[in-house]
Amino acid sequence: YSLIPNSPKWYSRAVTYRIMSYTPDLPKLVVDQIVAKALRMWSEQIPLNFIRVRWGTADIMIDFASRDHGDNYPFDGPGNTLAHAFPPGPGLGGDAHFDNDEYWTDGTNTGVNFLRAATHEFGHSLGLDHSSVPGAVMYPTYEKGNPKDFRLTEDDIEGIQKLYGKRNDS
Ligand SMILES: CC(C)C[C@H](CS(C)(=N)=N)C(=O)N[C@H]1Cc2cn(c3ccccc23)CCCCCCNC1=O
Ligand SMILES: [Ca+2]
Ligand SMILES: [Zn+2]
Ligand SMILES: [Zn+2]
Repeated sequence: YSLIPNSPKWYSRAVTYRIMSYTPDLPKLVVDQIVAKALRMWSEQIPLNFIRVRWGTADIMIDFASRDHGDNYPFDGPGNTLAHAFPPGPGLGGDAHFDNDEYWTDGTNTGVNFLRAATHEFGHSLGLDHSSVPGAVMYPTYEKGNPKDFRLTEDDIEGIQKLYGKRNDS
């Protein structure tokens, strides 16, 4: 695993998120459920909870967008870069953007698996950089893999706990 230089992290135990827009590829409810699951995969390992808000500004603002979408990182059409997310901090910090020119899927083996990509992006939103361990969620490239047995690897867990400590639900 690797942390982002000077290890930006969230200092509050409750981090808010808001889903600002959706993809036409999946039902809204499914997007809501996958976002919650991707966030829970990380929060299970650390003393930090995610709270969904429906309006106003959240720490993690989630958007589907294509091409130029108001930050200095325009998307590139189908394929290539699938999504990006900003390290913890104010404003854009923590925000996660998904390229609307991808075909976002859930559980099928076509298109881009949204759970896998979202879990990767939220790793960045929490302060993780890329891992050199093939198969790690934080590996730089998207691997199809079997959606059935998708989970954080030891490397991902080590990295996030290095940054936030272990969750000790006694
Ligand atoms: C891990 C993701 C969820 C998020 C990362 C982006 S980020 C910022 N969040 N780390 C991502 O999109 N990685 C590219 C990396 C990449 C692979 N190639 C590329 C060709 C051009 C541009 C980028 C790539 C080769 C061709 C395959 C293109 C489709 C798959 N794309 C990727 O794996
Ligand atoms: Ca793209
Ligand atoms: Zn963006
Ligand atoms: Zn990445």
